[in-house]
Amino acid sequence: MTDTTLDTTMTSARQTTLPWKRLLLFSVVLLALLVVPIVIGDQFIAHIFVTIFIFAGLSTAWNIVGGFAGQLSLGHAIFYGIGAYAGIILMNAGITPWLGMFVGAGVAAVVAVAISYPCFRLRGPFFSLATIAFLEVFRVLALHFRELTGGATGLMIPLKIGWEWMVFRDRTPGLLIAFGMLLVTLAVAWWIRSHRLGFYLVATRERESAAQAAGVNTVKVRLIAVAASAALTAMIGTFHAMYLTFIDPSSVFSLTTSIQIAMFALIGGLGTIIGPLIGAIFLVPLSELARGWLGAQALGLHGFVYGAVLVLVVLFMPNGIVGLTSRYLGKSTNKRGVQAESVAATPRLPTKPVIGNDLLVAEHLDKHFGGLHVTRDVSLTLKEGEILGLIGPNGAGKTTVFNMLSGFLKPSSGTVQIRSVDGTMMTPVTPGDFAAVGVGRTFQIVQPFAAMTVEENIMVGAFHRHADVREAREVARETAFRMGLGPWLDAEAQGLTIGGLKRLEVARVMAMKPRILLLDEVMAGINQTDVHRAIDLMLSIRDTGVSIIAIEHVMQAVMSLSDRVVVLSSGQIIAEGKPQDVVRDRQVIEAYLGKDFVHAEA
Ligand SMILES: Nc1ncnc2c1ncn2[C@@H]1O[C@H](COP(=O)(O)OP(=O)(O)OP(=O)(O)O)[C@@H](O)[C@H]1O
Repeated sequence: MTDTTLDTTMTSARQTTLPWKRLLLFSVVLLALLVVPIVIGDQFIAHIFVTIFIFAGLSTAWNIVGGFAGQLSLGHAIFYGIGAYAGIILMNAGITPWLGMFVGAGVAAVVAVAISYPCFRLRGPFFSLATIAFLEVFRVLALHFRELTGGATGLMIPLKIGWEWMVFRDRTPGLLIAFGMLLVTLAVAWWIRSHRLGFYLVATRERESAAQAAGVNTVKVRLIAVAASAALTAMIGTFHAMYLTFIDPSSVFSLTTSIQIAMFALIGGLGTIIGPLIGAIFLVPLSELARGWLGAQALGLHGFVYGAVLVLVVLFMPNGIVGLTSRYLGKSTNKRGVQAESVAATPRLPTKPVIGNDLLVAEHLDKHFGGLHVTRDVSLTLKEGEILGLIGPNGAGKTTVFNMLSGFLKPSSGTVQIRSVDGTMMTPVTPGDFAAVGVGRTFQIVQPFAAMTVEENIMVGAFHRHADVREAREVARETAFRMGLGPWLDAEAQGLTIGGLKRLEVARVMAMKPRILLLDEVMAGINQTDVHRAIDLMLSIRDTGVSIIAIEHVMQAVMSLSDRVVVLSSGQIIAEGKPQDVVRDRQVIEAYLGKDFVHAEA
């Protein structure tokens, strides 16, 4: 067995055994959470456990948007409120809450998509503020539509007891329902995180543009996440209303509830499956006990103690309880300063592919940024089987051209056409359209998904052609070994050196199996030996039928790689041709070295 196969086998073994052990432990903890209150049989203890299950469920649902997708919503009480009102309003109309909860879930999902779509354009605190504003709108609406919601007086559930109405005298059935809802929410969150959607959400959170370049429709995946999260939140909201027996606008559409939901995930471990549950197990009893013990001592003292504990946790456990325990148990896979292996020497095919038809045709590309005219009338073509070098001094407009060739910038005028597999010329618009017709790109400033492992980073690219996780993992591993990243499959991307990160960029895009590869200075910052190997790698990629446009400052690479070179200067093409002709061109020398040098030479 070679070292490489050994390493792959060991990694697979690690990945198949560890989750089962964790799953078993997790199941035991969950079962204990259900059994303990039933065995104790005390009403107050049962109430605390019901509250833990409800808030753990709400926080797990929130975490799909706030943790996986990184959209810190403080408006989740909207969906909780919709579920609560839907349950009671329909119950008053004689409809069981078991049905009402699905109606609430549907309404919440539609509302979530409608309000999130405009809000996703906002970043960081602006997004959170917008969600708070919507929450306030819903509170005011609930106060206004009195006939439906009871206005400020609120709504009381009708006195109907039994499983059909989700209302019980004893706490045990409520405990079972709340536990069941928590299990469903955990299962949905786990399913999302371990499938393509979850990878796409985390990639979108980490680097939206890199995710788009990998063919991810970042708006669509976040809308799916928010709809799922809102539906689950509403369903729990319905049950909670039945449990509390009374709701009013300020108690359900409440910022405090929204903050609490988010807080459990933040304290437990943002973006992890079990973090929100751990946060709720830790904080719900603390809050209830502080209220019980300290509430009578002095007004607001329990709130102060609760707040102080939160501040301490945030200060000393920035990655939550899950992050802290992983650190102490030494489970962190982050290997900082990881020096990736050299790119494996790549066997070349004996024959070079023949240069074929035009594959990419860009015509008259102009780009203005306000008054700045960055590119003027740039027209270029890339043929099948060709490597085209795009060179020019700093600030010439090369990256701007790349952005237009991959949908990241819309040209002020001019067109970009790509020949599809069936031979028709397509005019893609968005980065997703370009990825769909087979254009893959890297970025000059590397854009790794920092919190993901090397393997997961490459899997995001592989998902473009393989929706199945196992297939995508296989493609990612194969690509990683080819790029010399095999030993670091489990390392977090943020631990790689600059050379490793550059390779990771190429590996991610290669896993997409592109037909056209746009490489933006992939050799910058790597050593001489690796430059040779990278040149070989690119030639071998080209030999497999991928056409390449490479922006490069390393002239040795430009000369030995390129079939043709296009030279940009001040946004215009000043020369085009074979590399050896272009480097002798007087205009090109002048653009790089200045008029004085050319005159002195003459
Ligand atoms: N979004 C933007 N807004 C305003 N100006 C921009 C923007 N993007 C690029 N520019 C300007 O356009 C010009 C060309 O930039 P570009 O990055 O395309 O050049 P480049 O040839 O890739 O340079 P380098 O080799 O240094 O990467 C620069 O003057 C840059 O400041």
